[in-house]
Amino acid sequence: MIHVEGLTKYYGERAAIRDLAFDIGRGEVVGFLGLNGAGKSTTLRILGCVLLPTSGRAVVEGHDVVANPHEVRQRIGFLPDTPPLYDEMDVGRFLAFVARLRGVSSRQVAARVAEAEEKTGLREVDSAPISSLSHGYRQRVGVAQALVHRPALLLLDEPGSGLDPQQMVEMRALLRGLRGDHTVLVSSHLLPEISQTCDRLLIIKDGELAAQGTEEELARRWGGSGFIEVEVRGARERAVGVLEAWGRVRVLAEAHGVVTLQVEASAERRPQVARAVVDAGLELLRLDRGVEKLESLFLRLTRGAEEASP
Ligand SMILES: Nc1ncnc2c1ncn2[C@@H]1O[C@H](COP(=O)(O)OP(=O)(O)OP(=O)(O)O)[C@@H](O)[C@H]1O
Repeated sequence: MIHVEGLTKYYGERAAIRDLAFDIGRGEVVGFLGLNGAGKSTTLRILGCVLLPTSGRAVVEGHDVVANPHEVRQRIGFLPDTPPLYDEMDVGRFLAFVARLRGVSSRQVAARVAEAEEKTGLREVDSAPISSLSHGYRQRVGVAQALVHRPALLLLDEPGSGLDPQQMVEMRALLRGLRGDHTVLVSSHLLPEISQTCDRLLIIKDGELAAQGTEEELARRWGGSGFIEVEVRGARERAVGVLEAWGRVRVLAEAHGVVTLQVEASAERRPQVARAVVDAGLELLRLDRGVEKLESLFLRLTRGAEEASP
């Protein structure tokens, strides 16, 4: 669906993105994650044919964004970082206007607008002026204008930007609802927004791809070896004392007499740690390789290890 290779964009002397390469298959919902200024918007704008790359290639369904932008535009829906909304128009009228602009035949416009409003939860505000909407609803209109012509590919630049927690929950549900009908590339600097909605993550740092894979793959590849999780019955202090011989210890949970601890030690050490726990007379319920939480993994991949210690 998307093929990107060697994609580079310079603003003057400065490279906003450098040598990006990735593929996205049809139907995938992919999260594009990076801190502010990492290069997400630049990449999405190139895929959305509103910005030319300095070098490299980006291909959408076989069409090159530089050589065939017209073909590409027919297949994509784009929500830029600032949604292009006309404040003085009603929601329904605005979506109808966008649908016509994108080549939907007049016969089909009403049905497409209804469909887009249904998907984005805008039914009840169909005749409200856009200027009267809350930020959460405005973001939804931004998503609706991107999908009203039923594009195969949706490029969404920070649809969760500025949303409060409740609006964020609703936006996540909206994004989940797009699965099946569209291939989606959605950017964010907010990990929870992405980790719960996407099949796969592309992590960008300083304009370069730092990592890609499913949440599980990333955790295994980048963070799987540094922790051991231990569950024992009772005796919290004694458990901490025993584990401290192997590394820094954190108590993760304590409930119904069961203590869950995490020790910063290589997973290779599991047999020795298990023996030490049992030898200390503790009742060992579970011991396994701890998987680093995506949050700290993300910080490590985007900022560097020293800033992301728990
Ligand atoms: N028009 C421009 N002229 C000069 N530099 C730019 C321009 N647009 C972006 N940049 C720079 O390019 C880099 C990447 O910006 P980009 O907007 O792609 O990042 P981003 O990951 O989308 O971040 P944000 O979430 O803040 O938009 C940043 O250092 C930014 O300052």
